[in-house]
Amino acid sequence: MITLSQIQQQMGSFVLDIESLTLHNGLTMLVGENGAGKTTLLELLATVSEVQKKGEIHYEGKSAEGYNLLLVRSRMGYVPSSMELYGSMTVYHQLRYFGELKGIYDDAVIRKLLLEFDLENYAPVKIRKLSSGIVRRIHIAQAMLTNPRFLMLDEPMNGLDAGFRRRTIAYLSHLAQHRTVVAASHELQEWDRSADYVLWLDCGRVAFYGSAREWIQSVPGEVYEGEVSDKELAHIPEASIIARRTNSDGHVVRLFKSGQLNTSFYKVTPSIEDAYYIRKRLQSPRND
Ligand SMILES: Nc1ncnc2c1ncn2[C@@H]1O[C@H](COP(=O)(O)OP(=O)(O)OP(=O)(O)O)[C@@H](O)[C@H]1O
Repeated sequence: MITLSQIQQQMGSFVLDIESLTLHNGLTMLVGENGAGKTTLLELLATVSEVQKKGEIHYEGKSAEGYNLLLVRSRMGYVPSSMELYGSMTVYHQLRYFGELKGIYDDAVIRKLLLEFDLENYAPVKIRKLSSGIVRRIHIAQAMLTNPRFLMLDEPMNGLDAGFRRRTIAYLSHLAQHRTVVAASHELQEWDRSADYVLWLDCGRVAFYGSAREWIQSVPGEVYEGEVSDKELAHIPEASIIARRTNSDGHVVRLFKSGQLNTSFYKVTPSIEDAYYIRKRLQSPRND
């Protein structure tokens, strides 16, 4: 559990403004549009940047000040949106090197991570020869070296292929049973059924924090899906369409509405992404 109070983090003209927030153990999806403050928050939580003014962050009751800062950092895993690795090192040596910087000298830890992140075959390969997806796996693996109690991830899925994305989400979801895990992502669909909590940052403020179930249930209106012709599609207000794809028979449309629909639409369970989309639409002037 991590608690934040009186955070007023100024970055140029931007301010991350959080009066009070308690992040529970579990997997929290951090959502918000570009520039909403997700990275600013993750860097603060990961102790990469210092808390400004009179703001405070407590990690399981302990503030990250003085000697405690070392303690918090030893229990913190951080995956930034990008990070430099050493091109001339092999995957094994890179992880070993990161481990040694963090005081981990046990080879079994490195071997376990190579296994967990499907990197064994790459262990003797130099970093400069790797694809961006494999490099991303190393970014995530290095954050796990200390078996951290707190894990902050900034767009962890960037560059990962579909199979490994699924596997990583399952891995994080499992880890989060006894840890505070916060992951920022713009790809909301794939976290459905794995996220325990949703934290929505809007222009530097917390617009929502609660369970994923609450996030979905508290959305006004319902979500429907159905197949329509070109003509029918033309009569559906653009602002209510969440997603559409065209097939040989017409268009499969996903939309939100507060009342019954006349056509052959059927009600579906909203996803985390639907709920985000609806909230954004309801606060946008385009919703008329
Ligand atoms: N070092 C800095 N100096 C000045 N402004 C900054 C600095 N770092 C961040 N900002 C500003 O703070 C705001 C929030 O940025 P942040 O990177 O936290 O957003 P984000 O939600 O992570 O965005 P994205 O989804 O694009 O990654 C932006 O307006 C950004 O320009």
